[in-house]
Amino acid sequence: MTTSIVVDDVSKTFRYQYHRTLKQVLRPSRRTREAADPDGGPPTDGTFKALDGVSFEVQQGESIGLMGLNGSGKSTLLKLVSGVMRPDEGRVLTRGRISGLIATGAGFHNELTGRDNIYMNAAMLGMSKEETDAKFDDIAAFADVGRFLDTPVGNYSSGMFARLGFSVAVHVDCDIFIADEVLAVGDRPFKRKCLKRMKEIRESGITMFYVSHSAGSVKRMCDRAIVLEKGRVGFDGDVEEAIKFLHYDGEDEEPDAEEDERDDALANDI
Ligand SMILES: Nc1ncnc2c1ncn2[C@@H]1O[C@H](COP(=O)(O)OP(=O)(O)OP(=O)(O)O)[C@@H](O)[C@H]1O
Repeated sequence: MTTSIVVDDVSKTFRYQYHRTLKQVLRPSRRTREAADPDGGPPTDGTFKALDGVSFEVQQGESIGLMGLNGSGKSTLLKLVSGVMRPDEGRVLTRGRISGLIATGAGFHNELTGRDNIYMNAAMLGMSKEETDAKFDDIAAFADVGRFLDTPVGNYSSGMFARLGFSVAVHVDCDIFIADEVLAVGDRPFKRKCLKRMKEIRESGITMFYVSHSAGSVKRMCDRAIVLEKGRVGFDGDVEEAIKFLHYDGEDEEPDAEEDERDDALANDI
């Protein structure tokens, strides 16, 4: 078996960004000092660990669901794996070309048309002009933005933005595919199309790293799940067990049952 991703004792620290007046900086009141800790605890040095000693390995072709409550560090971890961000401690190793959707429309230029942005986005993901030429019609058909293809993306709706970004990402020949909250963007037909395409990607032996709050789609899409808890790996293993683990620990953040049912139905459809 070939190792696809190694995350070795990785930590990432961020700084809280407060906006204070000059007076507050020079003469901080007790209230301002206490505000340095949003949990209301004692004043901190203004930093916190979004990821703390995270380690795991992924084999080529595995499909990993990354789960956890809001703010547990999932997107940060994806950014480290995709190379958009570097860890402060530890190391992240990946094998092969990475594609995927991390921030919808990241790297798009508002003043350029959809067509130009497809070429630019594809180049950023490592595709040559010839490769993009060959796949252009498929990419445009998948995005399905109609006549808007030749208008500046600055005028697109957020859903159209997402369609274009996802469309390029799924047409890149890659070894690792990263998807953050795919089900959160696009309308129902587009979500269905995305899930179908991701299933094909998964079945083609590409390593998949998929962030979702939807237990249903992780169950159908992934063969292993990692649950982050406040920046640490709380669970790593069987998907069903991961879901149980999450329900047990997140009493006040049970996934929305209705939404889960809808996603289940969508995933069943494909
Ligand atoms: N660039 C940044 N600067 C400061 N703090 C950040 C930055 N990026 C993320 N954070 C913080 O790091 C923590 C983890 O964020 P992250 O986006 O990784 O969580 P998540 O698990 O993806 O959350 P969600 O489920 O809400 O998308 C959060 O508290 C967030 O506010």
